[in-house]
Amino acid sequence: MAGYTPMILQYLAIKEETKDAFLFFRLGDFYEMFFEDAIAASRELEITLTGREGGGEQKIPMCGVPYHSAENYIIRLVEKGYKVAICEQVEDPAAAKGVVRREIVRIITPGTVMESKSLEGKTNNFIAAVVRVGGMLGLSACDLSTGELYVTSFPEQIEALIDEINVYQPSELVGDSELIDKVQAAAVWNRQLPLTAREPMAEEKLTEQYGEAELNRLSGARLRAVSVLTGYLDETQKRSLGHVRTINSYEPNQYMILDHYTRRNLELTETVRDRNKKGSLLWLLDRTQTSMGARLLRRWIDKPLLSSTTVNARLDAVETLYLNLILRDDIRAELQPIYDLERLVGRVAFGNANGRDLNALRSSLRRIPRLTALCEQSGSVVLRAIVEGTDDCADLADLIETVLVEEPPVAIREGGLIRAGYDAYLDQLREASMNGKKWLAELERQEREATGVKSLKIGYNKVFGYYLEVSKANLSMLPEGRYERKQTLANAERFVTPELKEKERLILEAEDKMVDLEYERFIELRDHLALHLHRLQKAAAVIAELDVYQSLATVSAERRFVRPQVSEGYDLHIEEGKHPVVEAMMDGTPFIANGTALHKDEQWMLLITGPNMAGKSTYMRQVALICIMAQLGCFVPAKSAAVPLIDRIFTRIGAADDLIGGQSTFMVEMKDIQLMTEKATANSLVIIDELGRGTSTGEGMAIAQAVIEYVHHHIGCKALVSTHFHELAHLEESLPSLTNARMAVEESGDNVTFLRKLIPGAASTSYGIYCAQLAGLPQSIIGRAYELLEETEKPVAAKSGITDGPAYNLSKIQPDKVAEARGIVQLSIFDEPAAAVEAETPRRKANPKAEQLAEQLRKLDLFNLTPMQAMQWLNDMKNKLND
Ligand SMILES: Nc1ncnc2c1ncn2[C@@H]1O[C@H](COP(=O)(O)OP(=O)(O)OP(=O)(O)O)[C@@H](O)[C@H]1O
Repeated sequence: MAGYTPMILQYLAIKEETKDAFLFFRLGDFYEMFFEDAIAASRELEITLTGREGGGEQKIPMCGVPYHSAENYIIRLVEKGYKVAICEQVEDPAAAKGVVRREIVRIITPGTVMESKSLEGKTNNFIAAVVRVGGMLGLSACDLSTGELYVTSFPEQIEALIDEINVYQPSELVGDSELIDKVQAAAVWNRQLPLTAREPMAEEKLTEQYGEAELNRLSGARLRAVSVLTGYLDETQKRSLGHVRTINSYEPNQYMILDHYTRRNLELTETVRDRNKKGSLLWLLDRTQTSMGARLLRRWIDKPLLSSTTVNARLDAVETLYLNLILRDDIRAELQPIYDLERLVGRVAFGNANGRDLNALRSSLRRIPRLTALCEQSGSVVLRAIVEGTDDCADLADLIETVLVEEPPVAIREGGLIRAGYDAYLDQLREASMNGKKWLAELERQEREATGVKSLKIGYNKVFGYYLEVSKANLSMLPEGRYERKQTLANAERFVTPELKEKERLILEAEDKMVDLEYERFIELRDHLALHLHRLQKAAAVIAELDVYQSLATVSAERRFVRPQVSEGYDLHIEEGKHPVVEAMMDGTPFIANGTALHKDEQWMLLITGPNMAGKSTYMRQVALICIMAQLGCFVPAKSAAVPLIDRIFTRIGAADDLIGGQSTFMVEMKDIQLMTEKATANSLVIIDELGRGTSTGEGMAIAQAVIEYVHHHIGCKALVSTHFHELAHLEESLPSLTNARMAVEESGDNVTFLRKLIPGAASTSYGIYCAQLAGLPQSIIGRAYELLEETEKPVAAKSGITDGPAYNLSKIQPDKVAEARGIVQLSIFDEPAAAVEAETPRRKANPKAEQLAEQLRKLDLFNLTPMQAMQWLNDMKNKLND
């Protein structure tokens, strides 16, 4: 340290306070960075790295950005997952003795950024805190830009915590250091997530933020979670957060539980393949007009309800708007011009709202009376209840209108904000400045006349103030001694007169005062609004709710969804159900509807066999989506639907899930199944696609059977299981509540047509080789595979008594079954004899090499192979055969 200049010593002392952030150190018109910060920032921001003498033996690495364009650089760093501490000069350099005093005024972090472009969108930006108290885990999440704050807690289990964290998809995590480490080790984030260990904040300060009443409702882990989070916000923002006052505390079991994989597999808010909103349930349902509405809709999708009363209340509201097209259109039209009130309120609270923001607030508030009137006059009890007692904040809108001009500038320190007539003194100053300008115009006219120089003009610049300018060519026309020379340019001379200087002083003084006064009045207005944040937030919440109802109603009406009967019972009955998103994404081809009937006293487990690509996954997902849609309060894609409250959905669909996490597909599958066996209740819905496929056929089938039996005997929940092991069809015999079903196909010649229809009974083949053929594998392989399959399947078919004829005889599905396939099939009225298969059949051992090849071919996951990998595989196989 020895030898550094006082300023560098000051820098180092401040840097100690915030080691994990880039320190933007204000030096005059620049923010400078030094040492490692400078090296890293120059790399990340692609700015020049220089050096500065700082008293040490070597030059200190340094780089900087101009303060007026710093925001872009800060945001770039924050969006990359870094923190940035802003250090300002906090005393007037002229008055300072020694080094100017500097302090960190704010730390901008990914979870607390208020200025990012990403906040202009319709999604939340959450920061979350995780804590542990006794055997309980607490989680709180806050979106600083909107002021939302949630908190919950549950018995210690790291997976449950990670699932809940994933609901918020936070961009930053703080909390108890040990727990953070555990979360980090157990979770796979698909983005950089800065983690910071933090202690709770002082009780006194916490009470100051929320008030005693709000805090008294919390205890243990929840209180600590809120405290840790608020402490971090306080420490980084260093200002009062007037818009974060309401704590939404909830029980996890108020909502359907959806683990991370289930959310992903069902593509609730983004697609699995490219993480796009398009193609997700959110994309389909989002016809919201406002950003608040869009965020609320997403929350509803993330958290389907578990109370039939609340679900039905939501459905009532949706139904009203569903049935009343004119009302719906009127409401949509009123909502459309409403700005993001929550974020505007956030900016008011934060002290960075400008004139345009306040006008946006005003014009949005002006819509409320008409919106409430529409609901009140609708004759609907539900809609009336939603808007009952809504405060339209007219006084605030009026005030903004009185104070601000119609089109204020972006800047708030350069005047031009305040309406004439609002402040008498301001009006006087304006008058003075106007008069001054008129006087200048008059002076210009007089001087032109007196001198005869027509091009003489009065101008202004910051250094010399007002001046008279005469071009070089006309200088000779000026009478001697008339003006005082001030500045010489290439083609002209500039002059002043004592009179002009006197007037200039008056004009500039008036302008300075005007700008200051306008700023003062603006801040007064903003501070006044800041006293009413809670009212504004309540109004925003009503708008958001109405917006979600109209969105759900609009989609439901356009897509002809029906109102589900939601009840506390067990039975699930869907007539002509569809997958809403697959249907919406299809171009022209009709989506084939399929029914579902899972009844407590009949059958509630479905074992679905059928070829690849036949539509098994789509069908199973559609059942889950219909349940989720019903429980969030939306109409559903079906002819009719009676949906019980599902407490949790488990899905195990598709492979290649956790490749980043380094776990094998099979291991992930088994872990999911383990979680299901532990957590599923009779009211859950279990969906397992291709159970047991990641291991050897024998073991896979054995595990599949054992899992199915376990769900049947010990859990008793509704379950849809698809499998390639058509040999498992015999389970129907021994498990009274399990029924076989299959996806119908029509064969003609060499072609197989998928009818996408779920029909009773078990399939006799997976058509895996047919799919391989479709994928373009050489005919020699295909032919050989059929041959091998026939050899291995013969004994199975003979023993199993499968009714569809021998495997791969590609026998036609009987005409009556196809007819049935095209009609509505009620699974509860299945009358087909079940296909029975005895336990594992011994394989013929005639040609072990061929059998091995057939086995590998069977396991080959064509849909997850690149053409190059397929070529490689073929080559390997050929070599093996030639060996
Ligand atoms: N009911 C339906 N009506 C129309 N098209 C459908 C239907 N169900 C599925 N499809 C279409 O078939 C494609 C394949 O469906 P899906 O992925 O569900 O098949 P699968 O039987 O699960 O196949 P695999 O076993 O290979 O995963 C879907 O992408 C969709 O385009």
